[in-house]
Amino acid sequence: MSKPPEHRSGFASFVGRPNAGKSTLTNALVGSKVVITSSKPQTTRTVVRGIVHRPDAQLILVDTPGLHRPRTLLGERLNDLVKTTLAEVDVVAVCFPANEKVGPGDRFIVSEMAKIKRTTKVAIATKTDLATPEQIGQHLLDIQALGADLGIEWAEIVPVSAQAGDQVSLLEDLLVGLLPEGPQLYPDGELSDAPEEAIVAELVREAALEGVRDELPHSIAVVVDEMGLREDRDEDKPLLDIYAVVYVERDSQKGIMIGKKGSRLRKVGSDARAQIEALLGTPVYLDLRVKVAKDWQRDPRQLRKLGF
Ligand SMILES: Nc1nc2c(ncn2[C@@H]2O[C@H](COP(=O)(O)OP(=O)(O)OP(=O)(O)O)[C@@H](O)[C@H]2O)c(=O)[nH]1
Repeated sequence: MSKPPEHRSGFASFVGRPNAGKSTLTNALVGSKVVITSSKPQTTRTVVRGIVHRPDAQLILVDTPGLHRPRTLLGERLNDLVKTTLAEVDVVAVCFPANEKVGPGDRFIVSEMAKIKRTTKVAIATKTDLATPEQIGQHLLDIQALGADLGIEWAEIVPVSAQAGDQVSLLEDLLVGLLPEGPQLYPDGELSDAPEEAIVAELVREAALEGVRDELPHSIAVVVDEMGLREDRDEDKPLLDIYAVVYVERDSQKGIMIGKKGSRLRKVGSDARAQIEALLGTPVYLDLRVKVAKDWQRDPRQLRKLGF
């Protein structure tokens, strides 16, 4: 009797400084917009998992917030969350954008990685479409040197472009190869085990961040209070009711968020609604309010309320 083909399963996590391309890479691998990307740093706040299903493997991607030097209580919470996550996954992949030099931010992250002994470490040179072959070559050498300097031996160093789709499937094969043998951990077709409400909250947050000044992103949190299909509707005409609150820290920010005669909030609402409808495939009624939760980043009680 022949041995059944081996099946691998496990968890991988992308880390790297803000804007390194972690979310985009997760999306490229998973093939659906479950993780939120934005051109502004540090928008990835919740741990959202995307799942790559293959006949021979199941790769579960745990997306973590950018590891950074904490300045607030929220920062510390995030770093704790990141470290706990990283000690539990099978593979950590550190992303180094190829269009930027390896710098102090990368050094900090790699030195933190070096403390997590058990986990296999992979280095990824991201955004290779933005660099010349010479720059990429030098970048790979710099990554190698940084690892050697801080006592990390990279299991692989892989250049990819999530945007151009270059080397994404090679990366997938390499990550799968580093997973332990194991059974399928999630049912087929499940893209993410993040509750839909968390994904919806992230989509609203993404819309709310669009075009606001730099200091605001850290001060926005979104909570979905209620979400459910409206009753008494024909089965072929469903409507999903969503009641969500955008929390800001100060009255002045509330004003910015709402805009002149509510114009900005209306735009945020319609942008978010379009995204949610595209993702869930159901028409949506979105009720959006803005509330002030004073200094929520520094207040443990508020942080708990907002799900951190
Ligand atoms: N040209 C190019 N741009 C990319 C690529 N990957 C990501 N980007 C862009 O880089 C920016 C940041 O990408 P994200 O995927 O949000 O980065 P992130 O590391 O998840 O960022 P944080 O959530 O802030 O930690 C976005 O504007 C992306 O469109 C790539 O392969 N090529």
